Amino acid sequence: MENASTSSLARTKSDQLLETVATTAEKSPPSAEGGGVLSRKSSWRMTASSPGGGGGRNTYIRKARSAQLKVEVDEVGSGVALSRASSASLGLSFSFTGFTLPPDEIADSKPFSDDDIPEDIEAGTPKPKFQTEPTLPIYLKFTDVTYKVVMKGITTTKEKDILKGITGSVNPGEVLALMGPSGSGKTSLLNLLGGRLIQSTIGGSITYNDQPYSKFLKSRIGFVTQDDVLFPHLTVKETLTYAARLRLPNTLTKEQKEKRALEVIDELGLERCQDTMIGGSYVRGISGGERKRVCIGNEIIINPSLLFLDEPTSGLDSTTALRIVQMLQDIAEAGKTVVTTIHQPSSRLFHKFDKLILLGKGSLLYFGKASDAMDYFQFIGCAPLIAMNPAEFLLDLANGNVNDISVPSELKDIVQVGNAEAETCNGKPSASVVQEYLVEAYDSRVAEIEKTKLMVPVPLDVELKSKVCSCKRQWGASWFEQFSILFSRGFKERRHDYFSWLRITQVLATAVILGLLWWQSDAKTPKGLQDQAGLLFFIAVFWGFFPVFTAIFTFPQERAMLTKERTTDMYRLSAYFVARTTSDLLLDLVLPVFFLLLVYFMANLRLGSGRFFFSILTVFLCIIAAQGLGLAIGATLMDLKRATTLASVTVMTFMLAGGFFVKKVPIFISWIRYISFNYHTYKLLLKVQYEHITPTIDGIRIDSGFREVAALTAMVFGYRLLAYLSLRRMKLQAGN
Ligand SMILES: Nc1ncnc2c1ncn2[C@@H]1O[C@H](COP(=O)(O)OP(=O)(O)OP(=O)(O)O)[C@@H](O)[C@H]1O
Repeated sequence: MENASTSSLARTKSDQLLETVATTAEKSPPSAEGGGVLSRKSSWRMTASSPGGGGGRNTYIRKARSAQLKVEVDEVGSGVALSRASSASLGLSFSFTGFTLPPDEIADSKPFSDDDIPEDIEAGTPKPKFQTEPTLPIYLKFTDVTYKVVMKGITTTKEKDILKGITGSVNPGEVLALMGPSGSGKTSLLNLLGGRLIQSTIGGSITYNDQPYSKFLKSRIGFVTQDDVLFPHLTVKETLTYAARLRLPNTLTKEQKEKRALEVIDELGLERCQDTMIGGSYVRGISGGERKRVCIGNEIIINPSLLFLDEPTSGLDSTTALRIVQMLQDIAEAGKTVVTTIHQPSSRLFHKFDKLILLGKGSLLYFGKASDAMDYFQFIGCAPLIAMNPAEFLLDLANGNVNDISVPSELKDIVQVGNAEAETCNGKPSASVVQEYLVEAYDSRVAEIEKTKLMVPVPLDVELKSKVCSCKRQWGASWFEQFSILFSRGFKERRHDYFSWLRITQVLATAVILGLLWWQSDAKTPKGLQDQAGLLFFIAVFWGFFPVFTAIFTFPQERAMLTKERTTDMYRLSAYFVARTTSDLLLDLVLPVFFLLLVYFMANLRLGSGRFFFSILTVFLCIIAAQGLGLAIGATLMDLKRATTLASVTVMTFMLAGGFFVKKVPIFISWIRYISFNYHTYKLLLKVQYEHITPTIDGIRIDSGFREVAALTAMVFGYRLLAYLSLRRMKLQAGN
């Protein structure tokens, strides 16, 4: 019922007339502010038809609209009307040249001037210029974009519409803001436009210089996500320098790349904190605004043609937010195309945007110049009744909240005729009725005009257009350069971990306790030999258990960073994998040496440099194999809770099958010991210590040891290969 009534109301002949007028006005020269004021008055008048008697609700409204139409037709017939129509259109269509509301009407909507921007408060320097070296200009157009997600329940599967036919465009040099209440679909739309959601449930068309998305665009798109994904222990300068070295084209030298990082630090006013650590939950670091600027710096360092930002101002004070939005304006002025979601901008911020998309529950409520948004809504009969920040007004409308907002007669009528479903307790139309009206109003008055405009081809030559189609990936550095940059970055990021006193104390304290418990043990008696074998088994278990539980954190902890960096083709996965799994190795092998030194001499194990060396080698092999298992579990599950559960079950099984607790194992399960690194390590340690005393210890035969070394070596590589393959198939898309 409601649907039918609001839809029929939304489009009338008078609206068609206004569209025609609006299109005509596109050709008229830009108007002065006065024209805007005039247009605003006319839009008010157009929608302020007083309700009267009449038959059915629809009949009445049609009458009211035709009366209104009559006035317009009469006026259009005269020269005065034509000039008025064009000035009216200057205030209400999407071809307008801008309109400024009188300051007394919207208290918080004073037009923003550059003088209002504080100079670089933190750095105390004038606003730096952004890199203006030419970039490939990208015209982004999207028509009727739809997006659904399939929600799987226990028994049912249903589809949820996230975006319902969104149309818009943004050109180089412009900032497009996506606004709407929480959950309206801003992030989804941004991900879609940024090529981060590629699924079969996406409809409509998104083009970049009239071409579909291609791999080439990965290196031309900068995407600042809502969550700041940064390494907490790197400094600002290190963060940006590594990004420059990995992302800038390999035609530049290392020095040129580092210079570019310094330029970005300068452009973003980060000089003062360039040597400060980024910080995180446990480490104090730079401020929220500085973090945001570092994230933006990470993206603008590549001089992108298209920059997407998800809520770049959330959680920041209004001055810092303004500074960031001003920065986006500067970036756009340098020829880039900027698209940003924004939650609740202050009016000063709002006036910084060139274009605006207002979303409500996944539907398009407005697309056009940000400065024309108020006029459009006034034209369709929704205006603030009290002084209100434009963004607040628009969000209220998008939420369907019309307290302190005048509503058009159509909506008032719905309430007046006593439609209980359409009415809220205070006599205002319900949120769903308001939203339906806004969607219909946009669809009927503006959508088609906008779609027609988007049919016009982008004014670029064929060569520039075809560049976008290229499917060639562009790596910023060779495989070895990527490896060495990632190795050094990993080393710097985790340097504090290596010398963590907690970890050192844990290992050394265990060694001392073992040394005391087995103090000067004697392997010459059978009981002493039995005791020492227990110590060797514990060493095999300890250095199997410890590395597994350290390694399972590796990939799940870096998942966000890996996804972010791989989405932008920053490096090859193989280079990352080798760097990540080797950068910790050297230091991981230092602690066991001290551990074994303490235990060896305190427990009086078999002396001799050869014996000690082979014992250390055996422990090293065990550590690297166990790390492989941890990496494989972490990379396969990518979830710490599940990974620790699986790891504890596996480690326990390997320990039980290690040959110390149980000797006579049923044949059908006895194979399990061959996949246990504890078993092979224990056998090798027994061989190193006792091969000269006895050929069999506690039922375990001492042989050449080649089989054990081969098994451990196979585990070192096998588990790592599994980890690598699991990372390869990890989904990189947002929304998964
Ligand atoms: N993969 C998904 N599965 C299920 N629901 C989803 C998925 N992605 C998005 N949604 C839903 O789609 C709606 C829009 O989400 P989106 O994150 O785009 O909103 P938003 O406007 O950016 O919100 P916010 O301002 O709070 O970040 C939400 O209701 C969200 O729960």
